Amino acid sequence: MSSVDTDRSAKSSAVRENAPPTVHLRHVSKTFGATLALDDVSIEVHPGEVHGLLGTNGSGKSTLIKVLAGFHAPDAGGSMKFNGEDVRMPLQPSDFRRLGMSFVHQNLGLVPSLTVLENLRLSHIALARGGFINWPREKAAATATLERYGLDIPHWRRIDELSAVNRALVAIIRAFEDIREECERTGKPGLVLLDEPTPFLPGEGVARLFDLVRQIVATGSSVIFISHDIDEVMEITDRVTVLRDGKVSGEIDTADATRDRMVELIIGRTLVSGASVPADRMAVRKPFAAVKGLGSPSIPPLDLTIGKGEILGLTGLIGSGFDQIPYLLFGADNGTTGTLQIEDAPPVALSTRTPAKSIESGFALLPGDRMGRSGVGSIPIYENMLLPDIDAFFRGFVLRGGAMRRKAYDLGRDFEVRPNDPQKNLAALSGGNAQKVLIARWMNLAPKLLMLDEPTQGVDVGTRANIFAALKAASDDGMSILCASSDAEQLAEICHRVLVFARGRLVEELVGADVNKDRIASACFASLEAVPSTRSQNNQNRTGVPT
Ligand SMILES: Nc1ncnc2c1ncn2[C@@H]1O[C@H](COP(=O)(O)OP(=O)(O)OP(=O)(O)O)[C@@H](O)[C@H]1O
Repeated sequence: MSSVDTDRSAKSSAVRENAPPTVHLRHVSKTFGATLALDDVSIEVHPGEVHGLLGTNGSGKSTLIKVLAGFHAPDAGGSMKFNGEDVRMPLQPSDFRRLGMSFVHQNLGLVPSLTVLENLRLSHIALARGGFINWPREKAAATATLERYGLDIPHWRRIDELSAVNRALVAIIRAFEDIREECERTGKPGLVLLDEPTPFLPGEGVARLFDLVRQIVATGSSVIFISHDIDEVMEITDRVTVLRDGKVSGEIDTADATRDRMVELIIGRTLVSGASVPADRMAVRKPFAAVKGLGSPSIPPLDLTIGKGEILGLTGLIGSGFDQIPYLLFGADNGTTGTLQIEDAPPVALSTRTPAKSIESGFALLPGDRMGRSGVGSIPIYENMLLPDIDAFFRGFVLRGGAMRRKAYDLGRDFEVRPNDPQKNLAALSGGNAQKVLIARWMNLAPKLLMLDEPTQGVDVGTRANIFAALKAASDDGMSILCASSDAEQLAEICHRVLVFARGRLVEELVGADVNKDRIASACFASLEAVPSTRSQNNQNRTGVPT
């Protein structure tokens, strides 16, 4: 055990002996129709502890957070104590500040069109007496808050002008500031809940965010941290509670756990790596698609070739433009320049491409924004899965609903959709399960070119391995795959080749042994040096790269 681990264990047991848990939920259940989302769950979080809440997709994590947030009333029989005091559930909005409890949800809950100052001081500004806002005082308070946490972000910047990392940092310090005064007044610890705050953040951003979390727990308050990233959980948490199918499947001190043990608690089995690193990284492939001069207002002209059966990764820091490439190639965005040549067919102008033409030529796109651009929450899972293939289910003019549901059930089983009930609406699934449905949709079509934007974001470790295995099998069968992702580990595991972007430009191509996690991550950071900011040249940021 490392000295850090020993410190963690000592810290956990010391706080446990001396004070009641910050929050103690007992025997909480929550039913939605026939679904028992939480089944007799008990969890305690101690002062000064970062407590991980883990589990597969659909295991009940979000439902538990929504019960804590007063959004769902639990079924009868459960109880909650906060710093030893009985609290009635569901909690009311006025309870949170009094108790010292605040939340950072996945969408961060910031108002993009307002400044950092306005977001940090929102509750004070909204409650200003007689509508009179004392701006000098608010400005001083916001500046002091930013200084207290060592954040070098101008208070006058609008949230939508900030980088993803800085937005996440502002959301977290706002959550902690919301309870800090009350905690100082009562001398009791508070609780901040962070629901998957780290997807899409580059490694350096995650490190800054973790520094902030450590600052918060150093005051004696507690943090609940939800994440599917086991490495992050191992790094930042003191203890974890694992949910499986709505029940607590385990509780463990992080210092006593190995990565494999955590995975086993989460998925209920050891993880068989689907996934030997592609052995054929150096194979010479016949080109499937050749793109020349692909460009848009924020992407300077780019040439790239995708081989037949190749898994090509696209990456870079957030704002570097890599994630726009699949949409430009699919014809989903206007104003695209350049040409596309598919196999031996003559090149076509990309300005004439539309999503319908792309689908006709065997392309498929899984957007990152699942519900917005991809799935329809208000229709059943089987329709979401099979809509692009609907013609196959007509006999004459009759649509064979039974056959569709059976096919959707088989796909749901293969991709571990839980619950595997094709008649449920997509919106009734947890976020990760909705993602599985949409991946199954496009894999079922067996496109010639599958384009993915962050395909496993929010997906649990077990399913992630299954998706990787399915992608590799499809590429062995000749499917070309373009995977845009800021997850270096994912790219290293599945890609034959990785292209790194900075400020809209392609700056590095990683091949062979260079396709590994460390090399990809360091190439992303080095890439910024390779392309100086247009702002430093022209005093103007034309690439849209946020600061
Ligand atoms: N409002 C709802 N109506 C019906 N069923 C729901 C509702 N909310 C959640 N469920 C069901 O409850 C179960 C737990 O879902 P929950 O969203 O809590 O899972 P999760 O662990 O947060 O998953 P993920 O990691 O994918 O976000 C799932 O089976 C889900 O389909």
